[in-house]
Amino acid sequence: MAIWILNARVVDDENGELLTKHVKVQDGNISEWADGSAEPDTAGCEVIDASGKLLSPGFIDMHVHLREPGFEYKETIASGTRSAAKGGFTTIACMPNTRPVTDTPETVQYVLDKAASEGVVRVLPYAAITKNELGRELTDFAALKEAGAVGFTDDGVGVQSAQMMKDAMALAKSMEMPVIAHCEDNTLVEGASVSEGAFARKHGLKGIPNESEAIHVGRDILLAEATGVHYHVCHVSTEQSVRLIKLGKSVGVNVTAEVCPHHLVLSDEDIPDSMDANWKMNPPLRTPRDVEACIQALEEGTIDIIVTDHAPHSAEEKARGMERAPFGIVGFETAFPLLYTKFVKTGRWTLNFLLSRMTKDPARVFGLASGTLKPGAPADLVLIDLENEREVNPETFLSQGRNTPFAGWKLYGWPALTMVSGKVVWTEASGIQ
Ligand SMILES: NC(=O)N[C@@H](CC(=O)O)C(=O)O
Ligand SMILES: [Zn+2]
Ligand SMILES: [Zn+2]
Repeated sequence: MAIWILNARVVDDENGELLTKHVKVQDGNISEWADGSAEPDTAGCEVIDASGKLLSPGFIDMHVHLREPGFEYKETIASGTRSAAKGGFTTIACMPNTRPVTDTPETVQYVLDKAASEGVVRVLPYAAITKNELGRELTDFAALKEAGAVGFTDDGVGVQSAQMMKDAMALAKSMEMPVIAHCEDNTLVEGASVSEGAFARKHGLKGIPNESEAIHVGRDILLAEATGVHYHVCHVSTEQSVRLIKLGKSVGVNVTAEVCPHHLVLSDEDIPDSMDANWKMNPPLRTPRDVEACIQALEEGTIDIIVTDHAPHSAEEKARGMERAPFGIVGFETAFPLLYTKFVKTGRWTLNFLLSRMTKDPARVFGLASGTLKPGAPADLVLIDLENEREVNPETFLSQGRNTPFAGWKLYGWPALTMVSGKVVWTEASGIQ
């Protein structure tokens, strides 16, 4: 049955104004738009009243951890995609640092099959660059692409050997696939859990220096120039990385980059003295100067897109303290409210800017058909309540992970309904459909 979504608020592409519109969804796609003043014929159609709600293309998150197979105690494809839907995400690309590592066509197929049978949003699997992410031997790129992998990455660890990375890039280029890099030089970070900065000094902790990230960014941009591959930098967190990406872009290297909400709203100076490991993630929270550099890089287009790096861990793991707990925080269910409240409500960004960086920009960078609500596009969309303030309560997360530093934050911009391919998958009123 066709669906009419009536009286939605949409951002005008040209001047950024909010307009009232009706939109028809048919056969899983956007079929027709009507002005708010019109009265569309809804006979025989299902009707969704979107009065007062913002309508956006569903968010696209090109960096997430769903933990399945192997770490189902942290998250599953079922729980992770439900959490994504609640956060307004309709397409998510999952990292291969599972157990086994997603380094064979069989494991890619396993993820795709699970996503089809138990997932509620679109799942795009990445495959590993090296077998078991050990950095020693390349995986079978052709077979992994054939199985449905959308890119190659050893996220969780940096590829330490420049020759290995160059070989990976040359091979990926030959099949027009992107290489997505977690940038980290192990020799500079051993045993460190937080950034080099005020917090590390105060607590006498070894710090992770900015160069550990930026050295890989610089190296890889040179290798991307030599090989011509599409090279995408994961979770940029330093001023130095920003500088190098800007330089790479300026000389025509095919480099793109992503940044996470936590690296835009938190610095190491915000970490509580309690040493709560919900503030521990990789890359770590950096200095306020790095935070500002990342914000400006996103604003000027040096950084292309926003991703969550949703990285759930169990409560027991996160209770081990700052030095022993694993790196990572969950992200789906706070991403949009955080950025809307901190950057749009404060007047620094337009709503259009934020939505673009979470929808049409990731679609452009990774060549996806979604990220737009033009007629003919998949009906992947989210309705958002911009009016009501609510507190972040990890107990209500659909993710199995509760590891967030944002508990208790009062935010605006909460999703109310998420639709994937014309099907309502989650609503604020009734939960998962
Ligand atoms: N970001 C993190 O802090 N952790 C990620 C790994 C990663 O993204 O590098 C994880 O898998 O837990
Ligand atoms: Zn990473
Ligand atoms: Zn990650």
